[in-house]
Amino acid sequence: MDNQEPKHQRRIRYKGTHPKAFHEKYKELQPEKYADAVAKVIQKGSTPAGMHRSICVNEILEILQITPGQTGLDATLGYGGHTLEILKCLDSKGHLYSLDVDPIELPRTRERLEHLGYGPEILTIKQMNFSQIDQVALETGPLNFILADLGVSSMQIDNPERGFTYKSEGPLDLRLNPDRGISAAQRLKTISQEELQGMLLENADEPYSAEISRAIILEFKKGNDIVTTTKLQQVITDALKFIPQGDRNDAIKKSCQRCFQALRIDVNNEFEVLYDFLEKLPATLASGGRVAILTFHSGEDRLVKKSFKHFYREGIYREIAPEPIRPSPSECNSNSRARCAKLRWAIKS
Ligand SMILES: C[S@@+](CC[C@H](N)C(=O)[O-])C[C@H]1O[C@@H](n2cnc3c(N)ncnc32)[C@H](O)[C@@H]1O
Repeated sequence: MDNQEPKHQRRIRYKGTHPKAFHEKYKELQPEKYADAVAKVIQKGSTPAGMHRSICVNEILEILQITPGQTGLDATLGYGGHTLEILKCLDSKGHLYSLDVDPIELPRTRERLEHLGYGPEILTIKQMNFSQIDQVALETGPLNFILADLGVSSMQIDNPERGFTYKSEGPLDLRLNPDRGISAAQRLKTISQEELQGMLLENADEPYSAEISRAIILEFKKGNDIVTTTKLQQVITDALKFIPQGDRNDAIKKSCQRCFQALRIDVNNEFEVLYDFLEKLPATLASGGRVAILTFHSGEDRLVKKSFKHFYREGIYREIAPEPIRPSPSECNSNSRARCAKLRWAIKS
């Protein structure tokens, strides 16, 4: 008889059906491999993880009236959706320059576009802030068209490591370029209650700016840090406990969205860079050149509207959008991120 105990076998580590890491989580992150999964997600009105669905594509192309041989700029490359449509209009003639500040997504988009056959002979991609459009224009010469699709891409929002959303645990960063400036967590550490309240009001019209800024500063006074997205969400949730129960959850969700937006605008100096861009725009456009700008909140839209009106009155723009164009109801239904978009345009004299 063999008395020997069976040799202990090490259990094979089982990953489980619920992958933990973002990159393991969604089939959509490999769109080539899981085309059906991607199509299903889009059909449900959502954006597949790791992708961005471009907004108002037809409306933008109608405004820009791109013809082969022209030179233009996509100031916000993102996933490259608009860039790709513009390249199709150029039909291998002319040149497109595309910018983005994001050092993480930009190489991925460049590779994707190169795979589709758009290399440096037709497309120049630069990691640059669009506030430096005057420097880009030194290389491009007068531009026939310019597009800016402001804000963040779905890939940036969906990646918890970037900290753009309270919906998933991650570092409270919110920088479009994490190599520059300070994170939202560092910013909160040094800000006064008064300044924070002003930031929440100015950048996001937050109705509970007083309560939330008081709660955040109190948290630091207690010796606690706020370095993750979920910790900030918790502080906001606790600060709004006084709201009657029936309305509370919805109010908390909206305040979280607005507070994250306010912080993002602040750490990326979004109003300042947009102002610089708008000021430098006319000088970079050729005569008859067209610009289209897609905004996602009232603060951005106000700046664009004011600048277009100002240069129109000065005779620098010969025509501007009388009213902002909104995405069609069917686009809003199929892509919830389109709902708050406003599109304005101008044509240089
Ligand atoms: C809404 S996404 C653009 C999506 C793109 N139009 C598409 O179709 O895929 C906005 C992009 O602009 C970039 N961005 C935001 N502010 C910028 C700035 N000041 N300079 C350059 N890029 C900026 C963001 O990093 C993000 O990738």
